[in-house]
Amino acid sequence: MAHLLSTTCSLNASTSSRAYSKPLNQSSATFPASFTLKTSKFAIKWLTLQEKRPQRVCTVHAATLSQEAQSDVKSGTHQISGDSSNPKKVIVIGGDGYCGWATALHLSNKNYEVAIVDNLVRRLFDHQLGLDSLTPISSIHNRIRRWKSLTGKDIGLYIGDICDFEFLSETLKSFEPDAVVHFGEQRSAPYSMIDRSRAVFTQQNNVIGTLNVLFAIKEFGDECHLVKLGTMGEYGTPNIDIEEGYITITHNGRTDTLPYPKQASSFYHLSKVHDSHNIAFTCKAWGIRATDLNQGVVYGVRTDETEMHEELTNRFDYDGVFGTALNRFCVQAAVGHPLTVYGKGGQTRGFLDIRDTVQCVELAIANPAKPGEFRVFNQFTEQFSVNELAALVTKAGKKLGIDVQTKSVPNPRVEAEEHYYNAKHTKLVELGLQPHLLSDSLLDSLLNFAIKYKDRVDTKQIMPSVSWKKIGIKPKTVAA
Ligand SMILES: O=c1ccn([C@@H]2O[C@H](COP(=O)(O)OP(=O)(O)O[C@H]3O[C@H](CS(=O)(=O)O)[C@@H](O)[C@H](O)[C@H]3O)[C@@H](O)[C@H]2O)c(=O)[nH]1
Repeated sequence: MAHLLSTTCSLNASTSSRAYSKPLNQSSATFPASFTLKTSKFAIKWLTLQEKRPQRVCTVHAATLSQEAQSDVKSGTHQISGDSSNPKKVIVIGGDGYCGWATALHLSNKNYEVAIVDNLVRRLFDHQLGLDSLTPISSIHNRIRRWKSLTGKDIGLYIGDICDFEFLSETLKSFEPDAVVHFGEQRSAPYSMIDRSRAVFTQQNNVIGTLNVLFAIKEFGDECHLVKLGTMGEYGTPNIDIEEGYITITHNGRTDTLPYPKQASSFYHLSKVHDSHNIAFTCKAWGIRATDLNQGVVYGVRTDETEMHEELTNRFDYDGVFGTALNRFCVQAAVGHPLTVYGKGGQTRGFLDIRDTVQCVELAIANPAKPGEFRVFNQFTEQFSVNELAALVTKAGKKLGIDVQTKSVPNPRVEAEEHYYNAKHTKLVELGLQPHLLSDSLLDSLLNFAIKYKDRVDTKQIMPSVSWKKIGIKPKTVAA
């Protein structure tokens, strides 16, 4: 646990107060105690991007485009697809993150009217933990301006914290979405297991944020469809087949269809379980329409939209806190680091390409749940064990002339390392999902992508640094 977290944040009161039009002391989320953020936890709320505007939240408009960007629009240099006959308005909460950014662009490309809601805290975690994306990423403002310049399409931007109900409700009232896609949660299992304050932050941020979304939909958009990112990790690794959300059980001669048992194995995964219960209850009690997308482990980085310009490039995490298995293995292979298989490596999970994440979300929006319905889709396309992934990356490396080694690392997590795993995943296919399976060519291109950026890799961030068993109450800090 040597290298976690500095105690002072670079975003301090003096730099933030100039840019923000409202004092920031009302938010209800509690940031980990060890982060001394004097303004408030999320000092980025109520950001005024341009000339003074009366609204509390702000949208990036064409008026903010650079001359170069304006001329791109006029010359129409980029063609895009999409059906504009029935534009729907969609809010993407967490639209600056890995899955959220790709999804926001994809929906915009498909002629949905999109607004991103984000507090930019994911970027702050990197600053605090001394981490960085493999890929250089532009600010959210430049990302959106570039998108406008390439496609002529606006993406609205609301900077703020959904744990602040006033901010969230103003946003919903102003944008009036037909659907809310909710990626806006702390999504790393290791992050949630660093120390008590990160565990509390993760659950408070995720559970209260989702609860606020549910209340906001009830009050200001009761027709609005909630598309919520859950996780396959809610189910754990039971010794029976995993169904999609529900299981029919006969017990003492009586039969019922019940929520599938949940056995999450980190405070992060548990936060999603708590969300699922809250959503299920509000669908019943208030008639909310919701889809829980129990997503597996995502890999890849490019989508049709992020490829259009380097300023649209997505983030790519490879560190031991935010990096996920296959993406990490590709970066490890690229820099000649042995692949870090935790324990016996029989851990099996559902995986999907990020191009399928965006497709699945679009399918869920295009085919909304009915009022009062709580749908659960298992969102992955293939199952692999960690050992199988390591073997695939080793083979792909060989083709590129790289000698890839694998090293069994003592497992920092508490999880089954050999187990039965068979999870259903038919509902999204029935809606029309056309999966991008993990072919040799995709692995080659992912590996080549990692090689392209390998000079940016900080090899000190590769080994896991968070132990499930050693989590304690003291805030973890990192030496400079
Ligand atoms: O270097 C590594 C990294 C991971 N693993 C193993 O690979 C499996 C998956 O770990 P991961 O870090 O790729 O993914 P996880 O922590 O489960 O979380 C990720 O995948 C989840 C889907 S799922 O795994 O719950 O299906 C999402 O909910 C999370 O937001 C996302 O960060 C685990 O058994 C882990 O022990 C290794 O063996 N070596």
